[in-house]
Amino acid sequence: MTPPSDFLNVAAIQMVSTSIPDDNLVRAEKLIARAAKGGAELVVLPESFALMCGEDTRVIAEKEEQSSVIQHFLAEQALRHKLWLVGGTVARINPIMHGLKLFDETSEPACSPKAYAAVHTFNPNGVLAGRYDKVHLFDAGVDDGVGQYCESNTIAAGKHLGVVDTPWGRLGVGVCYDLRFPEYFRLLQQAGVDFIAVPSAFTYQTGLAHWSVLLRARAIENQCAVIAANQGGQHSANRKTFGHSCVIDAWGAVQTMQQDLGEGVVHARIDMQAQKALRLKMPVLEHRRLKEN
Ligand SMILES: O=C(O)CNC(=O)[C@H](CS)NC(=O)CCC(=O)C(=O)O
Repeated sequence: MTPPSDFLNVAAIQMVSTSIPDDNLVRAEKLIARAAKGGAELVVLPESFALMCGEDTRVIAEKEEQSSVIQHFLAEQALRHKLWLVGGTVARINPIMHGLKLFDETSEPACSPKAYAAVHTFNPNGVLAGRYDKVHLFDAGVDDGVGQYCESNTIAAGKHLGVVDTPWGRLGVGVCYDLRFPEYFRLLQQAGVDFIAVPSAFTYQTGLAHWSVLLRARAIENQCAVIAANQGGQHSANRKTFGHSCVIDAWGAVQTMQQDLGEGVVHARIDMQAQKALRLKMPVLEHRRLKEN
C-alpha cells in the first residue's frame, strides 16, 4: 500500500457512553462527522462506545451476532466519511479465528457463556480490515464508587495480537487495561507496528494517577505514536471515567489532549518519516539484550 502522504491525520473521540446503545450511536455519529470535518483520516472511538454499564453483556453480544447493527454502523461511517475507523469495543460471541495467537487458554470452556470485547477496524471502503479482542481483563479493586471491578465475569480474554495494515504503516491495537502490560506492546512493536490505537474506559481514580504516564511510556519505549480515545465523565451513579483523550508522538510528547470531561474530538498529525528517523537514530529494538522477556 502506497501511503497517500508521510503524514497521517488522526482523531481520538471522547464519549460519555450510557447503557442506551441507540443514543450512543447517535452521539458517536456526530463526533465521527466532526472528526472527518477536521480532516481526520483515521479515527479512534473509545472502549464500549456503544454501551457502557450494560446489564447483560452476553445478551447484547448475542444480539450483535444476529444483527451486526454496531458493525454495520461502523462500516457505514467509515465509508461515508472515507476514513479508517477503529471501533472501540463491541461485545461479540464468536472469537477471532486468525492472526498471531498469543497463548492457549485451557481454563476457558469451549462454549464460553461470556463475550469478547472486540475492536473492529474498518477501512474507507467500509470493509473490515482487522479485529482485536481485549486480552487483559480488568479484575481489580479501585478506591471509587464501584470498588471491585470484575470484567472477567462477563468478558473472555482475547488470544490474538491486534495488528491492522494501513497505507501509512501497521496499526497496533490495545485496549485500556492492556496499557499496564508492556510486554503486549513490545509484541506489537516486534510485529512491526508504526502507530498504536488504545480505545479505553479508564477509571477516573486510576486515570488521575496513571493514564498519561502509561501512554507516554508505551509510546517512548516502542517509538510509536499512540492514539488514546477514552471515555470521560459520569456514566451512572457510581461509574466515572477519566477522559483526557490524547495523541502522543513517538518521542513521548503530548501532541494534543482533551482537558475537560465530556464528549469531544482531539486531532493530531503523525509524522511517519520523523518516527522512522527517530528509530534509526536511537535503535532501541536492536539494543535489546533480554529478548526472551
Ligand atoms: O465495562 C464497561 O462497560 C466498559 N469497560 C471498562 O470500563 C473496562 C473494563 S471494566 N475498564 C478498564 O479496563 C479500566 C482499566 C483501568 O481503569 C486501569 O487500568 O486503571
